[in-house]
Amino acid sequence: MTELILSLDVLDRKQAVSVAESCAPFIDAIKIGYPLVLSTGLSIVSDLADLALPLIADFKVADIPNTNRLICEAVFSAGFDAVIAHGFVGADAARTCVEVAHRHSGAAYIVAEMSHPGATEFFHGGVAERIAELAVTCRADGIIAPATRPERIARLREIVGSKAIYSPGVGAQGGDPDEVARLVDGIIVGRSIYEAENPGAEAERLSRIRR
Ligand SMILES: O=C1C[C@H](C(=O)O)N([C@@H]2O[C@H](COP(=O)(O)O)[C@@H](O)[C@H]2O)C(=O)N1
Repeated sequence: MTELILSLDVLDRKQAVSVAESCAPFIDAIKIGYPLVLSTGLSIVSDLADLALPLIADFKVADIPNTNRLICEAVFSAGFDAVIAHGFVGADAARTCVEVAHRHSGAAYIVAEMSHPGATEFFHGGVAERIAELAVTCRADGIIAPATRPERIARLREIVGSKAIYSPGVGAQGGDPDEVARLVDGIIVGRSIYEAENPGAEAERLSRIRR
């Protein structure tokens, strides 16, 4: 079953809780990034705890190993279940995120290729493939790959095999959920849900798109 991950990129605590509560029956996890955390602080984790949904810290961790370690320790101590880190920083730094995640019985996902137009400037030409290979050697739990480029997902799947592929870029960025859902383990959806007139209804509609 293709998971549906809500990307809760709102700036208001009450709105975040309201959207999350309305979507909860239809989603498999919530991804929380800098927009919400910088607005509410890490206490948003406690605000969402009653939903009993996995919380993914999308902090694009991309520093030296020791700093990555400190960030990931704070992430899992705050109650997150998973972290998203960059792989372009090299195996030592990426592996640190994986090791901390696994020490906390959590997961670490490595960004192999991004979904926005500018990503082609640096993630193509074999770079994303190298990052996907790095994710495998670092024992990451999966990768992030662009819903805006299904052909790239297929190529990265050849490298990561059965590891999870979670894919952002559906809806607002132009990715087609029907096309992508059969290629990946989960689609990550933000604006199409939280900007909808009825976020819960949109989440329910998207949840019916399962491979
Ligand atoms: O390549 C990537 C990496 C990154 C991620 O998921 O790691 N995201 C995030 O996924 C969400 C898509 O939101 P919306 O476009 O549905 O509103 C946002 O939180 C983005 O920051 C991407 O969009 N593309």
